[in-house]
Amino acid sequence: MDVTPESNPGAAGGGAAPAARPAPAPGDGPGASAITLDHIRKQYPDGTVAVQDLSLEIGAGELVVLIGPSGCGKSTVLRMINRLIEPTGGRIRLGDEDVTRVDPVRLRRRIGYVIQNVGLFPHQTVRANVGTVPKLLGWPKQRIAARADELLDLVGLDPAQFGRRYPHELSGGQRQRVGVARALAADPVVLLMDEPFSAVDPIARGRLQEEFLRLQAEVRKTIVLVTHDLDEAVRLGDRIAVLSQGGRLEQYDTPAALLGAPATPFVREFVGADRGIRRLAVTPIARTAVTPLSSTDGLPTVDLGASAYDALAVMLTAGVDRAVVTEDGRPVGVLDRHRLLADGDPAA
Ligand SMILES: Nc1ncnc2c1ncn2[C@@H]1O[C@H](COP(=O)(O)OP(=O)(O)OP(=O)(O)O)[C@@H](O)[C@H]1O
Repeated sequence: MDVTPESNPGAAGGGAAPAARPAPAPGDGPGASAITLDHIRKQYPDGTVAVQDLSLEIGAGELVVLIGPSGCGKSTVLRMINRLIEPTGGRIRLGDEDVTRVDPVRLRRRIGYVIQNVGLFPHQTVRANVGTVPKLLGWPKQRIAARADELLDLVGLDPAQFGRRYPHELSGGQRQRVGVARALAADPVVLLMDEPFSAVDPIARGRLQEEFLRLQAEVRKTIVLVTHDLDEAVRLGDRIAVLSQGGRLEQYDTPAALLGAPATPFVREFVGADRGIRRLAVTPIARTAVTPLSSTDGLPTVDLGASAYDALAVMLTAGVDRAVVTEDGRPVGVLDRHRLLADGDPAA
């Protein structure tokens, strides 16, 4: 099965609007490795074929989301990458290294792994939890402590306040951040995340996702993230791989392309009737929809970097059909609701 984006039926470039967030160029991410899944297969000892034959290329520094119905093999795929589950067929490469030839314990120290409910060690402080892998790697104590504090800062937890606490003294969202800090501590080449935000309430979840995007912009790891939540996939993914039973790849695309041009009836049904709305959230304001400034009296403003969804929300809230578009705080033109929708073509 050939699944490179170029050959995939619904791949980006089929007339769909680009994602609001640019995908990283190959080779981005100094400490990141590309991942190649080459015809991987997993048949469990009881005969269940969880993944039949899956091939997928994930670029260095790219955040790829695996999504699909329960039991389609998402977690199995993720765990084959760090060999918590051994594939029964095919090859997995990190950069140009075949992971099946690497000692699995050493492999896992180079791959960060974040799971739902985190799995922090309850009798260790937050600082000790974050320092787990550096300690295993034999780093000197001072370096471990400094790295733990740096990571806590990075995930938005004040080390002075939280470093000495135990996991039960944290909120669910704070525990999740510690889990992310721990996974990043030894500067892994890859980060695997299995439903990392699903155990927290929707508001904390939104905030965690937001901060996670900021973090990823800073560290640029290669990330494979499993989720059930399409909104999360659209929000976080540079590309989304939609899987059906047996780990069959239905489509592998940018969020905007996936929502704009579902490649199969399965994907069309999976992304649902409100895909037009979702797509607006990942569609930037097209410069062609911005006309020269005329009268701007009383119009609301929206930044040129906002999504079409945000622009529409600003207009609907103000009860008007136009908004002034600003760039670096200065007005650069006027956006008309009808042009926005015509150019964004959300229901294409
Ligand atoms: N140890 C095992 N032995 C036998 N079958 C298994 C084993 N682990 C998982 N499976 C089966 O493999 C298939 C894929 O499971 P997997 O956990 O990868 O799916 P998933 O897409 O992550 O599901 P969910 O979204 O519900 O977590 C399922 O049919 C599951 O029952």
